[in-house]
Amino acid sequence: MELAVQARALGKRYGRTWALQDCELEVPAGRIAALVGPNGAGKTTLLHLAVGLLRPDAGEVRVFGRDPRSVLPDVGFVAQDTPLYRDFTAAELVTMGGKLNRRRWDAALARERLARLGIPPDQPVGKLSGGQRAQVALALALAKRPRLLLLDEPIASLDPLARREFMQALMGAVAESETTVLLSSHLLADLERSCDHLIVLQQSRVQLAGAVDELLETHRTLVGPRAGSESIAGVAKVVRASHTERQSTLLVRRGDGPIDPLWTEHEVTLEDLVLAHLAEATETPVAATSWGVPA
Ligand SMILES: Nc1ncnc2c1ncn2[C@@H]1O[C@H](COP(=O)(O)OP(=O)(O)OP(=O)(O)O)[C@@H](O)[C@H]1O
Repeated sequence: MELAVQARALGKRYGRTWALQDCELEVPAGRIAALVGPNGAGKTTLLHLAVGLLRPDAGEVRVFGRDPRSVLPDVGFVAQDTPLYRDFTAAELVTMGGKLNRRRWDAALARERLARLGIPPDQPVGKLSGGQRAQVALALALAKRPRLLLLDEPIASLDPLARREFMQALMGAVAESETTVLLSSHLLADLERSCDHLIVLQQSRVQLAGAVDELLETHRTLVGPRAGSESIAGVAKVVRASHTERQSTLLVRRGDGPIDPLWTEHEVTLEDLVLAHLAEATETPVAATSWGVPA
């Protein structure tokens, strides 16, 4: 299995604060991987390490087995605020991209995509809406025909229809050219339809990672009589529990064998899974303690 991104004990700190710590990660080639986690979890830091904009303070990150800076021609990156030269038109940016990426540049792909989305070719991109600018940035990144595409919150500024279109275009790009995508986002429902790999970051650490179908298969929501701390047959771990007076609802990781029939089993959604794992890790909100407020 070829790995597009691999991190081993990867860490990055700003001053004395670790933005990313002990990060162990493997993104197999050909996947659309979602990088999720609360604000400040370390998503942008991880993407910047993978594209060589930052150097690790601990461990290492490899892209297709190599130092990120040595594979830049094969990597497309769209930063969080979609920085584009605002005085240039979209058409000029497509032409400029061709001059900067002489090895491989599919200008026709970018033009066709921007035309289909109704993006005016002759207006400075600074005068386009935030969502339109995000579409221009994606079209330019796809024109590079990258083996790995890193996107930092690409759909945050898009309307629901544009979000769906954007994710479908990504899936198309992956299917056509075997591009691997690693994208950060807070919009879990949009990711569920299109991402096949998940990485959850929380407070600078990887909280959960793996193939989405395996993660969904190995987790269940159980509803049953109010539970104490006793173990349940067929359950390896209770990730999150909530209780009413008579009933408990548990999000669990399955173990070996069937689950105790006393419990009703339900499949989990990606959103259930992520929120349960994030809640599990947030016992003491860091911000509250450092504000001098009781947690
Ligand atoms: N240039 C910097 N200088 C100092 N601290 C930084 C810097 N960039 C990020 N950090 C800190 O590193 C941590 C991780 O930040 P990062 O931007 O990677 O998080 P994120 O998950 O991308 O957040 P968001 O969802 O808000 O974009 C945060 O605590 C942040 O305050």
